[in-house]
Amino acid sequence: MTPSIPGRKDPALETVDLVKRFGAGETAVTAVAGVTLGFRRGEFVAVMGPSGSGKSTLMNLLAGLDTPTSGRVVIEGVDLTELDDRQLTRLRRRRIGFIFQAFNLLPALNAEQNILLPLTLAGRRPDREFFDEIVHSLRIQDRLRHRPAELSGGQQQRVAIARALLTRPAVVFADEPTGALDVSASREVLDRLRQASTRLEQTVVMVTHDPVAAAHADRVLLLSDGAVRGTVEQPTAPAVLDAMARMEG
Ligand SMILES: Nc1ncnc2c1ncn2[C@@H]1O[C@H](COP(=O)(O)OP(=O)(O)OP(=O)(O)O)[C@@H](O)[C@H]1O
Repeated sequence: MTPSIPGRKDPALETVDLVKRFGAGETAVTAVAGVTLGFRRGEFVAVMGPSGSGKSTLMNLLAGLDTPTSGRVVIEGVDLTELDDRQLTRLRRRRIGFIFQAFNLLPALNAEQNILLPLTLAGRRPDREFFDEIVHSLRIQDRLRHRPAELSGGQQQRVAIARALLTRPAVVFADEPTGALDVSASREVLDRLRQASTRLEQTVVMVTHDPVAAAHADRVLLLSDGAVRGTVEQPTAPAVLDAMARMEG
């Protein structure tokens, strides 16, 4: 049965009473403490919260990189907890894109090879037209033969974004994607994530510590002690700061 979250139409991603505990006995830590959420297709959601509040753990569970202690993660109607490792890897390659703060590009491959890698691994042929559209919109068409070490931080991040978008994933997870970038490179990355959600109807889930970055999202979730303690709809940076201050106070 596919669970359905009231008030959320056409969910790309849902969680039902998601719990993740690490360790046992006295040293046990509940990193995610019963989270039920729905993410619409094409929605751009920022996840914020103090250090240790469970943001990375939640992302890892949503992306099928870690298994929950209990509860469910459902992507496009498929319950990840019911898949075996092979099915999960296949779903991750086909339906999920990842963008990390540290870019995670392979140093021996050039930009184009890095971008194509997930498709190559999945044994799929790239759609050259879509490839051209993405690299042009990210303005890296002149950098495709360069290796990561020959690119600026902003260019490397744009290569990582192209790689994440080329498989046309249903959901893109971005973990502090602007953490290592200056203001103008950050802006470009955030604009591109916004386009992915608006134009390509991809759901974007972004962890960030930056209220300005979070203000690019449709919705901000505020996490504390592994639970969602607040939500800011149509956020502005001051509204996010205010909500964070209220949560901490
Ligand atoms: N593999 C693990 N084993 C044991 N405890 C863990 C593990 N991973 C995370 N934790 C604990 O779970 C809690 C949530 O950690 P998590 O990394 O999800 O927080 P976070 O909000 O992403 O923090 P930060 O902003 O510092 O990256 C913390 O108390 C952390 O110590």
